Amino acid sequence: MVRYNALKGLYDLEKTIGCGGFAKVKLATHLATGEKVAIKIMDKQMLGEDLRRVKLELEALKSFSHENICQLHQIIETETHFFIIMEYCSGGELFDHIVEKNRLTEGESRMFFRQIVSAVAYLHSLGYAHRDLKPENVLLDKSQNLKLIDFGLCAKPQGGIESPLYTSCGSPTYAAPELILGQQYLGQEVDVWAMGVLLYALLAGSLPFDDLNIDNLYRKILNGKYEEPSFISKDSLSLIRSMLQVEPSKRIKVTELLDHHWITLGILEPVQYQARSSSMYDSDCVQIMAKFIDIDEKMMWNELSKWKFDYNTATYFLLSNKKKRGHSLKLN
Ligand SMILES: CN(C)C[C@H]1CC[C@H](N2C(=O)N(C)Cc3cnc4ccc(-c5cc(Cl)c(O)c(Cl)c5)nc4c32)CC1
Repeated sequence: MVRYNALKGLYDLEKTIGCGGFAKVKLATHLATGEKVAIKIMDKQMLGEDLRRVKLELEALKSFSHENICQLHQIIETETHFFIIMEYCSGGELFDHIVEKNRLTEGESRMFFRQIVSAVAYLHSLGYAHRDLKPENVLLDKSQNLKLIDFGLCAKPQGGIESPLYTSCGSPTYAAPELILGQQYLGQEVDVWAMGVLLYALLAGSLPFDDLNIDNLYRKILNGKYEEPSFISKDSLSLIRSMLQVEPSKRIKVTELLDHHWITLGILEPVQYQARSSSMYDSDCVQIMAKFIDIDEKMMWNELSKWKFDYNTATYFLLSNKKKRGHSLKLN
């Protein structure tokens, strides 16, 4: 097991839980609380021009605070490595969950899809587009809450979310027609298309556009025709159709999804997408942390409210998670 000095005394590294391109993601334990975290480790030498993408993702992650977006806890940068410490999602990938159950019922799909709409609406409200939405980038935590991950491709166009983007990116299977054609496109319209593919995958247990031959796959996407299985309800099919519109301007807007009748069926509540109240002050956690290093609570909160994403930030997040789960609050 490679030992990293930067993590000594702070985190205990455990097994590798995945590899993504230029990064390795490992399970680890945050020593002060004993809570599990995921640490994305990147070797700077191997990054090359991807360094820009990493900086992008870090800036994005630092500004996100939402129930359905994987929470950043701490960033450690050394001469040779980046360590990105994040919330551990023990429920694995949504993709595996769908495969395991073959396909989900309309009710289950609605509960998951509402969380995706909430996360994407939140991203767009901050001027970001994800641009690589796919089941592999949607994880589950232990209580089946969805967590969006992998913001390496997310964009915050200078001119705001309405200004066109050019770089074609993301996986072809979920890529919108305008992306494939290399045309100018709006990040939020591309995200809506990918959400349509995601909703189809939840309800059908298969992909609307799939082909081993990339040219056939492109033709199918540009054609915008896909199979409508008989077991999917008319309501569901019409929502999917409104998202999988080849012409971007004809596609439903994320804001129209928030209170769409399929989304609110049986729930009657529109989707809320505001930032979570975690930036609220949790005095129990602050008191425990202050006592632990023998400073007063005000000093501690003064320090924490700078959101430095240092070990204190991680401890505060993990302690408040522990409290939310009703566990005893103590620091080691
Ligand atoms: C295929 N990808 C390019 C990488 C893959 C690496 C493992 C990861 N994972 C898994 O695949 N489990 C099955 C376990 C797991 C548990 N918790 C996680 C918490 C965070 C992340 C995460 C990973 C990356 Cl690359 C990020 O950018 C962010 Cl913001 C977050 N991945 C986690 C993760 C999923 C993605």
